[in-house]
Amino acid sequence: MRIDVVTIFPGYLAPLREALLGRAIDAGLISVAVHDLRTWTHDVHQAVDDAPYGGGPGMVMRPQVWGEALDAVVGDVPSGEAPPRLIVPTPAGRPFTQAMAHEYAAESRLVFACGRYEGIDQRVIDDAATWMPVDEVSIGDYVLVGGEVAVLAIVEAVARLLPGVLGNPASAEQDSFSDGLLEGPAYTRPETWRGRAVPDVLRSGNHGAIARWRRDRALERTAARRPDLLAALPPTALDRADRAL
Ligand SMILES: N#Cc1c(-c2ccc3ccn(Cc4ccc(CN5CCOCC5)cc4)c3c2)n[nH]c1N
Repeated sequence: MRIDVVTIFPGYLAPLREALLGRAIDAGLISVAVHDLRTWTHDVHQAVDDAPYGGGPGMVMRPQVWGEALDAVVGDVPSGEAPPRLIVPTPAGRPFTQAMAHEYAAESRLVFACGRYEGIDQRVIDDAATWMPVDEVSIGDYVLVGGEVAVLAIVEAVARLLPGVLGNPASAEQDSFSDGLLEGPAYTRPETWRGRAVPDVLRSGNHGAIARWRRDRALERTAARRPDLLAALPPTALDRADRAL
């Protein structure tokens, strides 16, 4: 997968080259190019923002600069080749979900536009949508200062799903949300720590009982913390033992 990120703070994306993602890049599973938006300014101040039409707080990012940047970064898409998907983090975006991470993991190329200030002139998104798929997404119901943190989160969520990136592929297959529930508590050695013992069932070697216990803890936790996920489960998702909990 090829990933391009356009930002006025390229250094913010440095963590993409660390740890698991860094190893995936070194292994050639992913290529990441970070581009400084100011490359496509032509004035001495390298201005990327201006006052909002209609008034209001803050500044808006200028369409000319973004238009030239995306034209250059996306480049000419060879005929017959699918254009990349443009992902634009924004507080007003569609909630980013694990299902979307799987969708994006199937793409051969993703381009991320990191806004700052009060966001990017809407015409940039509208123009881009005439020649590539564009998703305006949000990583949560809280307000950040720009799109870079969201890109780090989205890229990590997507990259870990790519074959060969995770050491243990089963980990992604057993993700939280993959069965619609939050995962339950996890434990490792020592057996007792500060007077707290690991639940006996996990040391019993009875795999059926362990699976049941884990499912029960996942159902309890989901009901307590994300009742919306429980309500969204199809009726067939809960078996008789689940309902007896
Ligand atoms: N993903 C994601 C995000 C972001 C995110 C993503 C991208 C950018 C680019 C600029 N910002 C700052 C910003 C702050 C506030 C506002 C709202 N204003 C709109 C106009 O009225 C006043 C209020 C807009 C933009 C961003 C924030 N925040 N939270 C998420 N889950």
